[in-house]
Amino acid sequence: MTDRLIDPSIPRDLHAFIASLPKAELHVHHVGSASPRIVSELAARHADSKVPSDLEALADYFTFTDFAHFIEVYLSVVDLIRTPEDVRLLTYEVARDLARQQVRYAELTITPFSSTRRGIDEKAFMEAIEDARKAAEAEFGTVLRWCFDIPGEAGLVSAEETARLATDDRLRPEGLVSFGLGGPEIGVPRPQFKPYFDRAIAAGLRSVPHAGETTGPETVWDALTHLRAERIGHGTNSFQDPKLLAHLAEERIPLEVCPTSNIATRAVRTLDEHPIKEFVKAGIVVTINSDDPPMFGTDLNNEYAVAARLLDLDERGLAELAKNAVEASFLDEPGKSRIKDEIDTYTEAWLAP
Ligand SMILES: Nc1ncnc2c1ncn2[C@@H]1O[C@H](CCC(=O)c2cccc(C(=O)O)c2)[C@@H](O)[C@H]1O
Ligand SMILES: [Zn+2]
Repeated sequence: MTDRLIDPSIPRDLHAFIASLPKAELHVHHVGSASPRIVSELAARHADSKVPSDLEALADYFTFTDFAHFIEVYLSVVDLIRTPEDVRLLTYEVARDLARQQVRYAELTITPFSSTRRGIDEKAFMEAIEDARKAAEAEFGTVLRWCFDIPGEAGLVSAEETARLATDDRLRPEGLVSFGLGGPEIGVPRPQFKPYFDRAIAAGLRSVPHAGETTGPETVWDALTHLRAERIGHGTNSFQDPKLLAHLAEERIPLEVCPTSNIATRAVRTLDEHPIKEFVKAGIVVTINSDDPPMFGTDLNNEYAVAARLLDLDERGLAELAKNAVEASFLDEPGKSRIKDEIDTYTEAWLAP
């Protein structure tokens, strides 16, 4: 973690505890994880792009006026990924960054439609991500799994294409575990995606749409009812509906909370106004995630530090939060037990006199 990310209001040794705490990351986007170094390398390679290659200019470029502006900038980075080798490099480097933060397991959200429609061959795309996944697991010990998401605003063509890529046995990558829906929510009603989620679920994939990030609790209800969501991406505005909070708690539907993202995209005004406390109070399973870390000037460790401050957590509280993510993941039971045991052993050793 860089000093820029050290929150002075929480003790330094808690930062150190977080940095070495074994973790799982459930909500992080593939392209949105491209580090400034990778973005600037790709921008320099593709000189026709409007993305700056200078690191300082990049920080400015990643300052967003609202969610629509964020998506516009995001798509300009998508435009930099043009070959299967770009895809492989990005995936492998993202795994390296996760491993450095002691992330043992990550479900990476990938939008294959954005790459195939830009002309990357679909088979070569799948091979690139799988090749990087296997290399990363062997070299860094970080296990990666994929969530393929529909970029909702790109319409039902993108839904059809994403469902096809996720369910065709000749293409579907081994690491694929779930099916999602991302992008803007305003003007993109969730129920229209039901047939595509039905197909994905029938093919054994788990349902993890974004909902309630930029629209209200009714979008979260839609995601639950029509898309049979098993976890909710963000779910931020659920706090406006006490019945929804009770339902999420009772059904043990985890929320993938990404605090800094919500500030960067202006979905929430300030961290102190973030509803994470309400979620915990309501008994909801809260998981902490980073979404598009370099674009939001954060990383998963910093998100845990933010959570420690907002929820007033000590080491044991942070360990419980880390175990929530493992439990809410789509890892098999032996895999979950292994990481949870590692978290417990690490925490007890840290706290031993
Ligand atoms: N916080 C977030 N909340 C929601 N989504 C987020 C977030 N962060 C990253 N995303 C990603 O942004 C993509 C959006 C892509 C999109 O809208 C679009 C529209 C039209 C054409 C094309 C194209 O490729 O041609 C793409 C989503 O699929 C998702 O994976
Ligand atoms: Zn997201």
